[in-house]
Amino acid sequence: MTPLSGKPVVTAAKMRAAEEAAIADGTSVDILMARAGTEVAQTIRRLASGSEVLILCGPGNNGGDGYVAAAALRAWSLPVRVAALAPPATDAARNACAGWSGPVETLAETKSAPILVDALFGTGLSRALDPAIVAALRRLNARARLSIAVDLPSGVDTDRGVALGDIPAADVTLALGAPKPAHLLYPAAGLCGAIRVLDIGVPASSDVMVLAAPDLPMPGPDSHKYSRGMVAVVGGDMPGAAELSAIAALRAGAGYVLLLAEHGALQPHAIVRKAFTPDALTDKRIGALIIGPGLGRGDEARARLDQALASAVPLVIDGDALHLLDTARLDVVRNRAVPVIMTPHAGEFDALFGKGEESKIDRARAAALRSGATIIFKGADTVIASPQGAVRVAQSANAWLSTAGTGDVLAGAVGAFLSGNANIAFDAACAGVWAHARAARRLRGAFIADDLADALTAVRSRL
Ligand SMILES: NC(=O)C1=CN([C@@H]2O[C@H](COP(=O)(O)OP(=O)(O)OC[C@H]3O[C@@H](n4cnc5c(N)ncnc54)[C@H](OP(=O)(O)O)[C@@H]3O)[C@@H](O)[C@H]2O)[C@@H](O)CC1
Ligand SMILES: Nc1ncnc2c1ncn2[C@@H]1O[C@H](COP(=O)(O)OP(=O)(O)O)[C@@H](O)[C@H]1O
Ligand SMILES: [K+]
Repeated sequence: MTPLSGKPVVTAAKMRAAEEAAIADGTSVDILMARAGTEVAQTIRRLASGSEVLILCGPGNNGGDGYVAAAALRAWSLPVRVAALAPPATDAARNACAGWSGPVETLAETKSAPILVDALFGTGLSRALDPAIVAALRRLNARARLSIAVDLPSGVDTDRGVALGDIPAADVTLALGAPKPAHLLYPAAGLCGAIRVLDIGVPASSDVMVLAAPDLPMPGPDSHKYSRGMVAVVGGDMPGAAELSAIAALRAGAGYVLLLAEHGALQPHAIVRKAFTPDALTDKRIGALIIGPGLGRGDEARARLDQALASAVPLVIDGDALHLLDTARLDVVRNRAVPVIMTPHAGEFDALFGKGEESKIDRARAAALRSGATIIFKGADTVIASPQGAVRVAQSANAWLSTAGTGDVLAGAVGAFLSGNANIAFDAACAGVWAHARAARRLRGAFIADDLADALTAVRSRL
């Protein structure tokens, strides 16, 4: 069992291809299933602590894993029953079923047990679950003390991260070989409970990975405020939002933060304040310019956005500035010689790039390709996509982030990392999302955006 951080995120097709490659290399599907089922059984044994286990087996190889696990638990003299939805339909599942020497009950009639193991469907789910299956799952799930899903909770679409039916949530999901999009993307991720990846000896790779801790540079004897990165924040109608971005940029490690605003608070004194003028954007020391938090949507806001787009400074475009990006301005973004990072939440994303049925990963990747910008598609399952096709998916940090101003803090953190090294905008975006999430996790319970910005200091200093 290993944590998700840094793992490749593998679609159903990629997982099948990895499985086929392993088979072509001489490892039979029966051996793969034996490994998967045995790993599953070992985890169940630890979690069940002697309580009776009921394993629900489907017709495919997910069900096959279930039969192997049942046989292993029985061989260890642990109490285990099996209920099947239908007879096994693949050779490997038939062989696995033959290895189970106990009775096979029916899903409709089986009695509940304290430990429920769902091995009905995994990556092979092809359509919505029959309501009778959902009803049986819900009944058994409600009476179980602990429910464990093998690979995926049955009924979730592996790649899109949606549920095909009103299925119950598992307490633990054992991802076989690699996490799949559904383990990270909501709403499916919310049905997985705690996720553990089990190694089944099938190497999988992907340009989509779970966001991992970045390697953050620390200041040394040669550092000075400008070498640490200078961030400018363009102010506008709502001073508080730009202030939050400016504070977050400082606390995330920028050496110098310039707030280009006509009015606002006086503290912290470490922020340098000046009225906005187009000339201010020509300062060559500015490593990143944040525009959008509290900008407003009037003529002055539009003019400031156009001046920012025309400047030679790397940009973080957030909030109101995203609303002002029409097709012509998106063309300007695409043709810019210096990087742009955009940070839309779902509403802003739909307005900019259109709604879609594809997965959040695919939508973010397509938006990055189309705009030439690094996209941070926010939410509990934030997805970061580069125009070159690299994608990182962040695990949910803390639902208390759903409060006004936390997006302004994210823009500030991203700006700080971009100002330090604008060559790799994607890395800056990843570092910003990671630091923001880590700060939110440190705060644990409820907090406000100001607390979140302050918490970045400890995250940045690796406390
Ligand atoms: N990848 C690896 O390396 C390894 C993978 N392994 C395991 O294999 C799993 C994938 O197995 P899989 O491909 O056989 O698919 P699975 O999820 O069992 O379901 C397919 C069956 O369900 C049926 N069916 C589908 N939807 C349905 C519905 N709504 N309602 C009713 N029926 C429905 C479908 O029938 P059909 O669509 O053809 O009608 C077919 O019979 C994977 O998750 C992992 O656990 C390990 O064993 C070894 C290493
Ligand atoms: N339920 C949630 N769980 C985890 N993170 C969330 C949740 N809701 C929002 N967030 C995060 O909080 C931030 C909110 O940003 P945004 O919607 O732009 O808010 P604002 O514009 O008020 O600052 C984003 O980083 C988003 O990923
Ligand atoms: K399952």
